[in-house]
Amino acid sequence: MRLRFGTRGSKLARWQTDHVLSLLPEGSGEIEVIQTKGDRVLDTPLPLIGGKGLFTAELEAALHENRIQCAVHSLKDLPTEQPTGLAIGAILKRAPVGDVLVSRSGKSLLDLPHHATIGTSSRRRAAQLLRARPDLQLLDIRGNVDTRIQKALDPSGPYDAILLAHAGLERLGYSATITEVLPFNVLLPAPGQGAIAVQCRDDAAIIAALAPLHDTATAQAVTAERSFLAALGGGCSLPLAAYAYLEGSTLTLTARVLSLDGTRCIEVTGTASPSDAEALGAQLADDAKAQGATELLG
Ligand SMILES: NCc1[nH]cc(CCC(=O)O)c1CC(=O)O
Repeated sequence: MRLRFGTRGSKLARWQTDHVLSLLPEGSGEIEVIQTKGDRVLDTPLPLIGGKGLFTAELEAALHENRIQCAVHSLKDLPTEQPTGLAIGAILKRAPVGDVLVSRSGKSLLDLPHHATIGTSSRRRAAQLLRARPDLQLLDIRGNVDTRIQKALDPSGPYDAILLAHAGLERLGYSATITEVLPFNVLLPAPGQGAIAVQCRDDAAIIAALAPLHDTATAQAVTAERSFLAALGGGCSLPLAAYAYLEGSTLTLTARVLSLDGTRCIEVTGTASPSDAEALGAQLADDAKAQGATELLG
């Protein structure tokens, strides 16, 4: 079966789509670049543009119309609910999952000067950073990975350091710019971070063609993370983090919900059989709600 794969036009999206095709038999797919609203509106802080699916709506329209059969996404940008007629056909084995600091002075998070300025538009990253270093000044930063790295290393720019996903930097060859890989006790990743997902038309033949791409352990981990997110309202603009991993036959999930200023942090953790990934996420969301998570996210 020959499949048409839709992708956003950013370098990272293109890399991820090329990677997906490289894992399939020669000649089984072709690529179509489709621009999304998230790519067009470049100057507004992401949380203010709002709306789920900022980076996915145009691709989903093309899937519904059968102009493409598959769309490659960063899983963390995909809403937790799939529209009728579409499915997540495959989830690839995860790359590095965490976040990294890129600082122009080369100083690590704890060595940055008092009141240093940090570029991030992610409430999850900002809240956890302030929890570790309440003195830091957070500034918005937009643009794709290349633009952000350029801004971060600009000696006359406003940022002493920025935060980015480890996976994106590694994929685009920017590993050498990483100052520090932040540990999960400081910065827990977004649900699904580091995982590439292939969304497709909900068609058994298409899903079967994508089977060689699928990594079960990654899928079980991200199912728990996204189940936690879904139970707390979904959306990628919440100050919420979740990370799960499989060790032997035990799935462990840790999740956090924070106040925007990082002064309050609810952390929950639990284990389950991987076949109960979804229930584990839901259970921990209940635990977090019992500690006031709904009010924090209010
Ligand atoms: N929100 C943008 C986005 N979506 C996925 C990645 C990185 C790759 C990944 O997490 O799989 C990034 C960039 C970033 O957060 O630094």
